[in-house]
Amino acid sequence: MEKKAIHFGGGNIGRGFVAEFLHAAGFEVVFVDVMDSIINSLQTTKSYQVTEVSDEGESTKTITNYRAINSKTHEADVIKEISTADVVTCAVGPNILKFIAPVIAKGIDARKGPTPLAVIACENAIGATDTLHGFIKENTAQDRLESMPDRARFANSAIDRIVPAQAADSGLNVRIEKFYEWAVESTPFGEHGHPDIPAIHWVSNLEPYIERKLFTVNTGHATAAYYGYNAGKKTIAEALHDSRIRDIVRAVLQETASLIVDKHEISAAEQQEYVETIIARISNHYLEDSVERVGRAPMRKLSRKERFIGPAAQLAERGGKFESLLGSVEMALRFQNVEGDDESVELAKVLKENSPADATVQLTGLDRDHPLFPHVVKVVDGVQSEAK
Ligand SMILES: NC(=O)C1=CN([C@@H]2O[C@H](COP(=O)(O)OP(=O)(O)OC[C@H]3O[C@@H](n4cnc5c(N)ncnc54)[C@H](O)[C@@H]3O)[C@@H](O)[C@H]2O)C=CC1
Ligand SMILES: O=P(O)(O)OC[C@H]1O[C@](O)(CO)[C@@H](O)[C@@H]1O
Repeated sequence: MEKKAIHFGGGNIGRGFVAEFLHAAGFEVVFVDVMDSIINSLQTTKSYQVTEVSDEGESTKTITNYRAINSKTHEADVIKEISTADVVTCAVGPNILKFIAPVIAKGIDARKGPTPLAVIACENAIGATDTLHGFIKENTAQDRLESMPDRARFANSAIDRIVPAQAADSGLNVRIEKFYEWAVESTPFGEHGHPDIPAIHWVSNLEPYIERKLFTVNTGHATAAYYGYNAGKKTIAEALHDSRIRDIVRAVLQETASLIVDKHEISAAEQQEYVETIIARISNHYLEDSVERVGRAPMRKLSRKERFIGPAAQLAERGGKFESLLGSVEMALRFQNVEGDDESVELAKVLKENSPADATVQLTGLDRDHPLFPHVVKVVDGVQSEAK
């Protein structure tokens, strides 16, 4: 019986990362999305290309053996597919997980086979699969919760690959960086064993991987984006070719490195090598990655467990240095009213309508007695004063 994976989110990461590696592992991929244009294209196009880009040049792979279902109009079909699938993955955005949970819950509830479904959320967020699992439990009958592990197991993941916004005439094809990392927890599968997906690095403890990735790759990437945006740069590469911004990115990643080295068994030398790799990756001209894409959704990126407040709060609790991270927060606070970015409009509203302390609580989720709180209030106050 052919292995089948249901993937929610036929976007850049869905088509260009997750589906590429599920296809390579011999899975039939069933895309689920709510965007008619993507579903229609996937249903009428029997293959698409993934072009991997690096300093060594380009290589192209052809993806086939996939189908697509619009979960807005064909929910029953999605439920049926999940009830007989081996794997469910998603790359929809952390704030969308609550919307895909109900249909996944119904699909899991309808399963009868001996092997539980493997559920792996592929999002830029710590514990994204746990978050999805929570929403799925909320959409499951009380008397079915205890037996749910017989029908599904949930594994957190850390995915890292840069997929910029694609050129308008790309169709389904995706231009993506060659580098990738995909670490997934192996422990939740227990006696059943994890699915056979060669691209995945299976680990028993994911925390070091996801914190290192989020607080190095995403923190550095978003710092470059926000400083670049405020300096009028168009792309991340352009921002990093400005030595002032590059030095700032390095200073921020020195702060997060001190936390990562202190917290996880990662040596300072190993972390420095990882930092150099990231700076080289995001300086890559080939990707044409815009500052607006990488800075998108500033409210999410300023939130409590995310790429700035997450490490800065831990550093403040440990008596560590976090001044450079505060600079990134300041630049993110200035990412207001950006065309097409609803959260940047909401950010401007929160800053306009609240006191510095109330805005800080709303935006960062910090407790008022947290050691980082007064430092962020000062930054928020400074940004608010500029607008007056
Ligand atoms: N683009 C990148 O370089 C990377 C992105 N990520 C993460 O992957 C996730 C997706 O990112 P992208 O692919 O860049 O975004 P994207 O916007 O290209 O794709 C998201 C897809 O989810 C779909 N979607 C929205 N609501 C849905 C729903 N209710 N049901 C099914 N599908 C729905 C959208 O229609 C879209 O096709 C995000 O969490 C992002 O942080 C992680 C690593 C790298
Ligand atoms: O996808 P998010 O969480 O908006 O973050 C933006 C960018 O961060 C990265 O995951 C890595 O920095 C990008 O590839 C991603 O698109």
